[in-house]
Amino acid sequence: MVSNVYSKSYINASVSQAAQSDIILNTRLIPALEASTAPSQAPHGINVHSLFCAVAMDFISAYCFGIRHSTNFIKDKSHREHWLKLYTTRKGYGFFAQELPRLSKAFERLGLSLTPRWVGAANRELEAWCKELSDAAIKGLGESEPLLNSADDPVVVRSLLAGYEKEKHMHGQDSLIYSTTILNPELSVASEAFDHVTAGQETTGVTLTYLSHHLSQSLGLQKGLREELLSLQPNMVLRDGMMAMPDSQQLDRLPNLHAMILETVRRYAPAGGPEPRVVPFPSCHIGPYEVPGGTRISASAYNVHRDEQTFPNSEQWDYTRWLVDKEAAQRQFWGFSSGGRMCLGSNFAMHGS
Ligand code: HEM
Repeated sequence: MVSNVYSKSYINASVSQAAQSDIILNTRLIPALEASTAPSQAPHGINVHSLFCAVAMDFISAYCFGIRHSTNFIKDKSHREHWLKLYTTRKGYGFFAQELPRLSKAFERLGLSLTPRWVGAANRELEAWCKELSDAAIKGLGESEPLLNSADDPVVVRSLLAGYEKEKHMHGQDSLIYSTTILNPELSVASEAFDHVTAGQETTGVTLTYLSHHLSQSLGLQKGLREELLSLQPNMVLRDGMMAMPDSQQLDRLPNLHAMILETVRRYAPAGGPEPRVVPFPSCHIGPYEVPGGTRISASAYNVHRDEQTFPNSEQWDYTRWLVDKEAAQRQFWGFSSGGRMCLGSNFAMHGS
């Protein structure tokens, strides 16, 4: 229903996405990076992991809700840190809700919880936060005033609502999503958007952190990447502290930049698995094995990316492996998974990175 707005062609052509990037990069990230070089920052520098998670969240939430109703985690550090704390509190406690949902619900009905109470409290606070942003975006769309700025367009929310309307019109009460989504559009939009912001912020933040670590270790890498970026028209040189937004299609074609991001996702696999799937009936073949239908199987991108035959010296971060003879590597690259459950935001992640 929403995959269209995450396609590469849509993102590259989106005026709203370009306007949002302009605001986020020019009025938030560049000033934050410049401020980090001030003598008062020495010797601590900045926590780039936290900053890059903020960058990812600002980009994704702006695309979902429009810039007006999105986060400003780059600047609002205390809100960002509070959010990240809630997010990390839940880590390691997903087992019961994900693997034994019925048992978890049964315990809930008895007033008991299989996970610590603070995990539930963090989930409720994060969900309420996302519902608030989502409701504000929906309300804004309902107002008759034209958008002040294309950056205010809540691209994902608008697309979801249009999809629900289309489904209602086509199938009415016979729709499979009638009793859930169509009767509760606001809650459904918030729930879907919650998936996007939580799935995208840490994965993208981790990728940018490792990538900047490798760049920080090598002046040669920085020089090569800089030369490539300077070949863009318009290029990304700062003029009076601002840069012109590069052409998305040209950016997409830069070989070194592309290779460095792919290699970072390969080497560190920010969503490393396991990625469970259920074998369809009656059975399927995986390599030499026939696996019966209904069996739950899983694989991990982290391990798939360590196949020495396809990725020699797999522990080594070497972006040049994506510049030559890359066909086998591309076939085995699984950083965004594959099939029906593959990453919805893979193009957005590549573009944002
Ligand atoms: C470098 C960054 C990213 C990486 C490595 C990554 C990786 C992945 C992987 C491996 C999955 C599949 C999980 C599974 O099969 O169980 C996934 C799912 C997903 N990703 Fe990403 N992701 C990234 C960024 C993003 C961004 C920026 C967004 C949103 C804008 C996003 C939205 C989603 C969603 C909604 C799903 C769930 C899809 C579904 O289950 O139908 N991801 N991601």
